Parts: sequence; C-alpha cells; structure tokens
Amino acid sequence: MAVYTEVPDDEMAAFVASYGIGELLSVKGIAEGVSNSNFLLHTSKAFYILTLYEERVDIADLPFFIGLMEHLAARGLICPQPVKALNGSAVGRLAGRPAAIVTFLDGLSVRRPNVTHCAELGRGLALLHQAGADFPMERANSLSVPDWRPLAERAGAAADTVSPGLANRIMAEIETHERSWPQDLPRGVIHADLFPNNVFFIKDRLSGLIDFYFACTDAFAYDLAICLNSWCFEADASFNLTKGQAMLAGYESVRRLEEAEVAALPALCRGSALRFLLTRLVDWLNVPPGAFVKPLDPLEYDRKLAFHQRVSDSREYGLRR
Ligand SMILES: Nc1ncnc2c1ncn2[C@@H]1O[C@H](COP(=O)(O)OP(=O)(O)O)[C@@H](O)[C@H]1O
Ligand SMILES: N[C@@H](CCOP(=O)(O)O)C(=O)O
Repeated sequence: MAVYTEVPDDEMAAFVASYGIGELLSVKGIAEGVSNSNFLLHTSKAFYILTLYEERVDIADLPFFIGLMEHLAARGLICPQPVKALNGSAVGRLAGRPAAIVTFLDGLSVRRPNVTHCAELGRGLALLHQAGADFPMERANSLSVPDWRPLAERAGAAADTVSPGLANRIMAEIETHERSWPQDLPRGVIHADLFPNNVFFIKDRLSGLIDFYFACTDAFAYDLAICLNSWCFEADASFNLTKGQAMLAGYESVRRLEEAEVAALPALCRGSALRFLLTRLVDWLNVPPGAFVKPLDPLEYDRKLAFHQRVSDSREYGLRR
C-alpha cells in the first residue's frame, strides 16, 4: 500500500479544479503500489488516478514517462493517458511533490497468474516493445548493473539481519555481473517493472498496462527476464516451466528472440532477480516513519536468484530451441 504524502482537502480540491475534469466527488488513497502516492479520484465526469511522485522518481524523467504513455496510446496500446491541466501542463505540484492525473483503466490485476495470463503477458510485452520502437526519447536504466553496488552499500551489514550471509551473497553476485553482463543486445523502450500488479485483465484477456515509472531504454530481453521472474514462479519458489513456455511463446508470436538474446537469458534473469532483491532490501530497511506502505519481501528474490544461479541453458525457462 502506498500513500507517503498526505494532501490537505483544500489543496486537493484546488488542484483538481485546475484540470477542468468536473466536480470532485470523492478521493481515496490507493492501498497498492510501493513507489509513489496514488489516489483514486471520482469527479462528476469520470474516474482518474492522481499520482504524487515520491523519492525514487527523478522529476527530470517525467517528460519521458508522460511522453511515453502518450506515444504508446497513440499506437493502440492500452495504458493510462496523462490529463493536461487547463494551463496545458501534464505535470503540476501538490503538497510539495510533482503530481499528475491520468485516466483510469478498467480491468483487474491477477494475484496468481495462470498459463493463459502468462501467454497474454508475453504477447503484450512484445507489442509494447514494438509500439515503443519509434519513441524518440531515451532514458538510461537507473537500476542496472552500475547502480547495484551503491544499493548494496546502502543496505550494508544490515542485510544480514534479514538473512544471515545475505550481504556477502549480494556482493559476490554483483561482482559476477560487473564482469560479464551481456552487451549489445537488441534494445529500445522497456517497461522494466511489468509485474502482475501492473497488468490488467478482463476475462483472461490483457486489457491494459500501467505504472511506466521505471520505463527506460535497455535490452528487450531484460524486460522478458523481469517478467519471467515476476510471473512464472510459484509460492514455493519453484519455476513453473509451463508458464515460462507460455510467456516465451506469446512473446515470440510477435517478436522472435535473436540467438544472442536466447544465450543471454540466464544471466538477465539472474541480474533482474538481484535488482529486485536489492531495491526491496533497501526499502525493507528504510520504511519512512508514518508512511502508509507495506514493504515487499526481499527474500522472495533471494530464493529466485538461487534458482537462476543453477540455470545454464535458456531451455530451462521454457524456450523450445
Ligand atoms: N490508470 C490506472 N487505472 C486504474 N487503476 C490504476 C491506474 N494507475 C494505478 N492504478 C491503481 O493504483 C495502484 C498503484 O499504482 P502503481 O502505478 O502500481 O503505483 P506505484 O507507482 O507505487 O507503483 C495499482 O495497483 C492500481 O490498483
Ligand atoms: N515491482 C517491484 C516494486 C515496484 O512497485 P510498484 O508499486 O512501482 O509496482 C517489486 O515487486 O519489488
């Protein structure tokens, strides 16, 4: 759940009035998400999502995120549309934070994705990669290999209070990736956080994608690795090969992976597990006092990482070649 910033009623009313989106009927803090503060707005015209961008979002990146959502929607992808205020701006300020209002998407996210969901997601991910191909802006991934060591240092020895030996395990893993991270893979716009909570379905059909605030320019196959991690493991940390097969086949029904991407998949899965282990660990150790947020379990990704460390061939994720 995430509401880090409380907004006084009069400021909220004045902010919404500056958009000309009707009379404000109700505002509810949203209990999902961990990165930003989100509110569901109900006005006399429609429902909207109000986001206050918190610490992890760099204001300088907002034009990329806003421009990307507009670009993808113009190419037929269903994603939130930034609403412009009466002064023409898509980003304003509220309660001391940058803030934006986007359209509300119908659909439900699934807590336990099944094989059909994984296939739909694979296809949707490839369509996102295609739709972003001619997006003119670039944004470096701010949570890639060079950023992992500073995160580990931020957690420091306290990592061992979460699991004995974790600090050393993390450092050894970082050193591996610093030496041998796959280079020169096909790249473009990736979502970089397409977990089940950021994907909506209506009757098992993918109906929309949200939360583009980690989107960046990076390897397409890294995005796939993030999705294999977040969609295809069971609660006991076992990898579900059938789900992996469905996701990869769904992806390749739109965009065939190149041989270099196939070869790189084990390293990318391993690296993306480490990335989420690290951000979750730092968040776990640094919950802001008074925040309405439930930090996510870092050790889920420690267990996934242990699985990837034993993988040597992409067929173990369900690739059939
Ligand atoms: N455009 C949208 N339409 C409908 N619901 C949304 C939309 N954007 C966010 N939500 C809801 O708000 C929750 C948190 O949003 P999210 O973008 O994941 O937050 P965070 O930025 O913290 O990751 C989502 O899980 C979803 O329930
Ligand atoms: N998906 C990440 C957390 C990022 O959360 P979101 O609220 O921005 O989707 C994780 O699971 O660690």
